[in-house]
Amino acid sequence: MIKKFEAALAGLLYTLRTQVNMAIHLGAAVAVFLLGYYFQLEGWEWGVLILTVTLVLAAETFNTALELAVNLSCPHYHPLAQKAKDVAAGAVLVTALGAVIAGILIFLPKFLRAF
Ligand SMILES: Nc1ncnc2c1ncn2[C@@H]1O[C@H](COP(=O)(O)OP(=O)(O)OP(=O)(O)O)[C@@H](O)[C@H]1O
Repeated sequence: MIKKFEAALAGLLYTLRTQVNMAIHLGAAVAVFLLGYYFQLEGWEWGVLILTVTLVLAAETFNTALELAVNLSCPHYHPLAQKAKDVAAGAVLVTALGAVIAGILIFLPKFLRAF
């Protein structure tokens, strides 16, 4: 059980070390959480933010796994390999757009009231 947890952690650390996008997502998440602390968000607003951030990070991690699997099975150029990677990247984009929309819906009214 502990071995499986260590393997999962190693996979996560690999993603953090190798994927620039993961660092960008994490940076954005920290900024959003600090903003949430500043505006003293309500419980449900924290819930929405944490869910959307988790979705983006999980999607990026799946995307990394898929890239590795495609590189392993098809190290040369192939239109299907391209499609597979592009579709996985599209999934990350969908979650990131959802997170941006959720962030706007939560923070925009607070910004308008504050400034
Ligand atoms: N084997 C391949 N055959 C055809 N096109 C590929 C192949 N590998 C990658 N591509 C194309 O190049 C793009 C970038 O691929 P790459 O593997 O560098 O992904 P990436 O999202 O930039 O990942 P990383 O952040 O790890 O560099 C893919 O989205 C795909 O369109």
